[in-house]
Amino acid sequence: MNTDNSTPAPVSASAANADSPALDVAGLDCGYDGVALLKNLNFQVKRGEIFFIIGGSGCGKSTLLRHLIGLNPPLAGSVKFFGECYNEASGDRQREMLQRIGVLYQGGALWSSLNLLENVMLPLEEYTPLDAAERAELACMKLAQVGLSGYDSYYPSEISGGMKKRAGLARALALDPAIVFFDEPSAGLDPISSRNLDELIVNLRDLLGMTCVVVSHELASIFAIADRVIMLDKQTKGIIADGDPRVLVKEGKDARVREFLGRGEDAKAAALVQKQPSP
Ligand SMILES: Nc1ncnc2c1ncn2[C@@H]1O[C@H](COP(=O)(O)OP(=O)(O)OP(=O)(O)O)[C@@H](O)[C@H]1O
Repeated sequence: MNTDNSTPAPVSASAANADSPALDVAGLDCGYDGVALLKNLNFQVKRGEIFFIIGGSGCGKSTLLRHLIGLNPPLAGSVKFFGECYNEASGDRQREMLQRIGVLYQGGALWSSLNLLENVMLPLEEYTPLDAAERAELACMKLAQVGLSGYDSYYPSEISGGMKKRAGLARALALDPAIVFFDEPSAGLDPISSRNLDELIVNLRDLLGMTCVVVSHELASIFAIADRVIMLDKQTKGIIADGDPRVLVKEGKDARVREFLGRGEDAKAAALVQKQPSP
C-alpha cells in the first residue's frame, strides 16, 4: 500500500513507464447485462490532460465512466491506467490502483451525518496508517486546497451546492490521486459557481499535475477548460469525434459534432437558409 500522501505518484511504480498514457482504453464494449451500449471504444488520455467525454442525453457517458473507474467490468476490451490493466490486476492490486483514482460524483456524495473534515478524513482512515491528528491535518489541507478553509465543522446540509462539490473534490484528492474523474461537475450549479469550479479544476491540474477526465455536456465548461474531447453517439454506439473542441466546432467532419458544440447553430442556420425565398 502506498502511504505517501504528499506526492502524486503513478498508479504503479513498476508497471508505469514514462511514456504510457494516464488512461488507455482499447476495444472497450460497455453496457449492462451483456448488452453493449457502446462498442469498440479506443482512446487514450495524456498525463495532465483535461479530457471531456461529451454527447447527447442517454448516449452512455455515465455508463462509460462506470466502466472506466472499475464499477462495471468491460463486456470486452481493456482499461489501462499508466500502462497497467485494471481488469487483469488481482483484487489486492485493484484496491491499490483505486487509491490513485479520485472520483467526484454528481452531488459530491458526502455523508450527511459527518462534517466536512470527517468526510475528507474517511479515505485516509481506510487507506493509510496515519493517526487521527495527522488525518485531520491532511484533511484540513485538502479543504484549503479547494477554497474551504474554515468550513471543517460544517455539515453538508449547511453549505451550498458549489461548496458541496468542492468538499467532494477535497475528498477525491485526499489520497493524492494521479487521475480524477468528474461526473457532470456543473450539474445543479449556477453559472458563476460552475465557472469557479472550472477554474479550480484547472488550478489543481496545474499545481498537482493530475489528469482530469470529465463527463459533461456543459458547453461553457467544455470551451473554457477542455484540452480535448471525445463525443459519443448513441446510434453508432461509438466515438464520432476526438480532438480540441475549439477546432471541432468549426472543422469537425461530422455535422452532429459541429451542431452539438455550436449549440445547434448549424441546424438553425440551415433552416433559415431553406426558408429564404428563392431569388
Ligand atoms: N444500471 C443500468 N442498467 C441498465 N441500463 C442502464 C443502467 N444505467 C443506465 N442505463 C441505460 O443506459 C443508457 C445510457 O445511460 P447513461 O446514463 O450512461 O447516459 P448519459 O449519456 O450519461 O445520459 P445523461 O446525459 O442523460 O446523464 C440509458 O438508456 C439508460 O437507461
